[in-house]
Amino acid sequence: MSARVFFVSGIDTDIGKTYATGYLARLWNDEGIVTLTQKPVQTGVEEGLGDIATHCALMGTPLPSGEEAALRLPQVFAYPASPHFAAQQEGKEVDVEAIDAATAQLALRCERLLLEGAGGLMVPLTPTFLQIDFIAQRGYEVILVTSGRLGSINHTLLSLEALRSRGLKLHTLVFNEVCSGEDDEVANNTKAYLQHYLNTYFPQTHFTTLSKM
Ligand SMILES: Nc1ncnc2c1ncn2[C@@H]1O[C@H](COP(=O)(O)OP(=O)(O)OP(=O)(O)O)[C@@H](O)[C@H]1O
Ligand SMILES: C[C@H](N)[C@H](N)CCCCCC(=O)O
Ligand SMILES: [Mg+2]
Repeated sequence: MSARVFFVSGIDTDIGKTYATGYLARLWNDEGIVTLTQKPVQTGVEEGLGDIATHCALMGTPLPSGEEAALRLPQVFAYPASPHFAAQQEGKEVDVEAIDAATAQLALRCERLLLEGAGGLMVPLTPTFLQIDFIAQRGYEVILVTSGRLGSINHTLLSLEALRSRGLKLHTLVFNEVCSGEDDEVANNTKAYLQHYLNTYFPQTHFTTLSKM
């Protein structure tokens, strides 16, 4: 039996995808649903486990080593940039087949698998292949991370339009309170607006608030 795969994306880089991934993995494991995480493409890391290390810290699970580490972090590039450019800096291109092979192996070891993307939905994995198309070709359910910082309404609705245009299912919208800027009035209104928008246009989608961890 192969796991149900979810792709965690966000309205931007640094929006809280890693924390949302670790939170959900911990929650589902505590509910008895065997859950693992993968960071298909990690950029800006020269050694170590990058976001996977943070997932494990939040999940309360040991750091993977050897084969499991390679499966959970199949593509790593040192330059802190979009995957297409970080790979180019090393004279390489992101190996999508290697990602799929690693995901398939991990999916045999759990009931749910959370893939944390790089940056936002429209990030190029290669010069001619966007992350959102990677998701769409595989039919992964999407978990989108947003926040209450000024600008998030626009970025969130643009991301929702992109998902809709590719027929992708939005499983959960995660509202990250930590990346919500200095103005609480704006953050509270943004949260209320997004909840109303979701109820109106994406009634099947869950809405989860992520607090400071
Ligand atoms: N819920 C949270 N609790 C505590 N700290 C948080 C939380 N959300 C975000 N942060 C802080 O904000 C930083 C950025 O969050 P995070 O690393 O999850 O972003 P990201 O979207 O995964 O970025 P990337 O695109 O590089 O993967 C973290 O290093 C952490 O310091
Ligand atoms: C380096 C950073 N932390 C992420 N891993 C990659 C973010 C790519 C963003 C590309 C872009 O939208 O311009
Ligand atoms: Mg991250």
